[in-house]
Amino acid sequence: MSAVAQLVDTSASAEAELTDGFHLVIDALKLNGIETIYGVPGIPITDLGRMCQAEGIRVVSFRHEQNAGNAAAIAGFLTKKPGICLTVSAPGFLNGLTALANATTNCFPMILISGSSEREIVDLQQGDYEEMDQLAIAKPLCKAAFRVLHAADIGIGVARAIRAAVSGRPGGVYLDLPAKLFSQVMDAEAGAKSLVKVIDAAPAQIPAPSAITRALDVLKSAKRPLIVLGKGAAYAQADETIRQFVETSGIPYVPMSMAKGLLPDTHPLSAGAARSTALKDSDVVLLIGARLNWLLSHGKGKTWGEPHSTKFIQIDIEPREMDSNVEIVAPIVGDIGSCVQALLDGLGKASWQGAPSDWTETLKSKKEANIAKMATKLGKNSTPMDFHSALSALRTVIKERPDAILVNEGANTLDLARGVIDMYQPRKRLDVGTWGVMGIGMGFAVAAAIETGKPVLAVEGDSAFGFSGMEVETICRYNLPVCIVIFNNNGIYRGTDTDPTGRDPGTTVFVPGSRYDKMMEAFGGVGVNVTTPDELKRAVDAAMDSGKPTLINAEIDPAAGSESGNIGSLNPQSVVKKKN
Ligand SMILES: CC(C)(COP(=O)(O)OP(=O)(O)OC[C@H]1O[C@@H](n2cnc3c(N)ncnc32)[C@H](O)[C@@H]1OP(=O)(O)O)[C@@H](O)C(=O)NCCC(=O)NCCSC(=O)C(=O)O
Repeated sequence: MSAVAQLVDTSASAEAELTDGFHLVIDALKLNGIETIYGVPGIPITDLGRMCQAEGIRVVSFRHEQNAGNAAAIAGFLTKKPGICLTVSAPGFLNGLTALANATTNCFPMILISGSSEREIVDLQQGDYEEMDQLAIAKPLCKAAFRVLHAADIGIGVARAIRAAVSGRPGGVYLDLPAKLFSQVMDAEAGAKSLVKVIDAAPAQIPAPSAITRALDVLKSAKRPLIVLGKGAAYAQADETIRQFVETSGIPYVPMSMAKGLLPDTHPLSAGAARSTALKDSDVVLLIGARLNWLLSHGKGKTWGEPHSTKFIQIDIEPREMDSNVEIVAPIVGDIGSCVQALLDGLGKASWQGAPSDWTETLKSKKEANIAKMATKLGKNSTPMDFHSALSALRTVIKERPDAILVNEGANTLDLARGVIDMYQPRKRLDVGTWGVMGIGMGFAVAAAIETGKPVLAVEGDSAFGFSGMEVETICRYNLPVCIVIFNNNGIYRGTDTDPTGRDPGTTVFVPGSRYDKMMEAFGGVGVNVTTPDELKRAVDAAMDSGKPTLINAEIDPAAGSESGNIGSLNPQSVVKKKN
């Protein structure tokens, strides 16, 4: 159904078919296959949301823009289409901006559409309602930013935003729509003609044959080759090509957190459980959609076994990624599917012998030793629960339900879940990503349920949950199959810190014995409090079977947990002792 408005043009005394900014925005989004919008209603976009809904676009209204933005961002990751977040001006826009910046950092395609105040007043700084130069503020925090001033340009504006979000390296895009634009009227036929359907928004980028030959030559020279799969590889949806390349080459691989499950973590070539050894001792590393940022120790130092030098081959769609931290001896610029396919085609021609068996055996025995060590911790069944005993229950849940989506954030809750919970399918693990940001939980959970229709298990530290916790109301309102498990140890890292002066609670502790499950009950969802791994497993199974919104408060020993999980070394500590 067309969103053309039937209005009467009194000046022409004849009835003319007209459209306006509202309808043109909706038509432009629909023309480009946008089916869902995440947002928070308010001035000046309240009617836009209502009208989108009336026109068949699903509009998911949140309680805070940051969560709506995170939902849009992860929708982009899961679907390769830009996730749309709709916010009001100034404060709403700023609330959404954190998610936009995070999406850009993580290379998730997303468009933040914000209403804004009148240009004439903003530019003269005359104090309009929610006055702010949003375009200027958004620009440095996203991949591209556009403002549309005339209804006739809405089609082009939306098209530019879509193409910018998904082409090349994906990222966040800001689209500024001033309030006045929505009520601008134009001839409906001319309006329809002004719309643009984006053709081939993310075209394949084929790598140069010479880059493939160079990379294969380097790989052939390797004695201890390794593949690192990043979330870019998961985003690419080239799952079968990547699996074939790994298996044909016989090269062990380490998945980054959100690449877990691209091949099952139980795959014989997975070296995830021998991560340190694999990174330290490898001599040639093929990075597929993984950047040499802090999560990979910038490609240097002890992690990479310096002084021995590692040779890096890197596949990335962004040429400037190459040599960003260390020399890349064989850069392959292109989209991941095309690049890995070209490497796979080249393997046969390169008379590939497979990875040397002494290397694969070394990793295998290290992996087996680590798995055995972990099995001891998982089997402890301690009371009160520690992280491992609680996670062992959730590990079984995902093993039994491999198509469920795992959302995960926290410090210890994140770090330990990453190792303990094996993933079996691509794009099933969604977490804090490149920034290690807290607050993605409920936004990711909502979008994962909506975009995939699969059950979602959100494993949350009690602190992490607090950043988006109000969205349990959203989860109940839309009746989503989301089961939230809160690892409640009464604080950030742990719940035992104190104020040395005795005046206040310690800076990292929360109300002891909080019952987060009661929050869920307040909105009609199911709330459960559990104290043992068996109770936890039963409660999660019941939630997954029923599909009812559920929050399980899992009581964890307040003394369990360590500072900053396993990235505590990044936390500066004062060396100055204060004299009394
Ligand atoms: C930087 C990292 C990529 C690297 O961590 P590492 O500790 O080196 O690796 P992993 O966590 O993958 O693995 C830890 C160890 O477990 C082993 N391992 C992994 N999987 C398994 C299984 N299945 N079985 C047995 N052992 C396993 C792995 O080989 C390592 O052992 P060895 O091989 O023997 O070493 C990761 O820590 C990470 O993604 N961190 C992000 C953290 C984050 O963003 N936190 C939020 C911050 S906010 C916050 O908390 C704050 O502000 O404070």
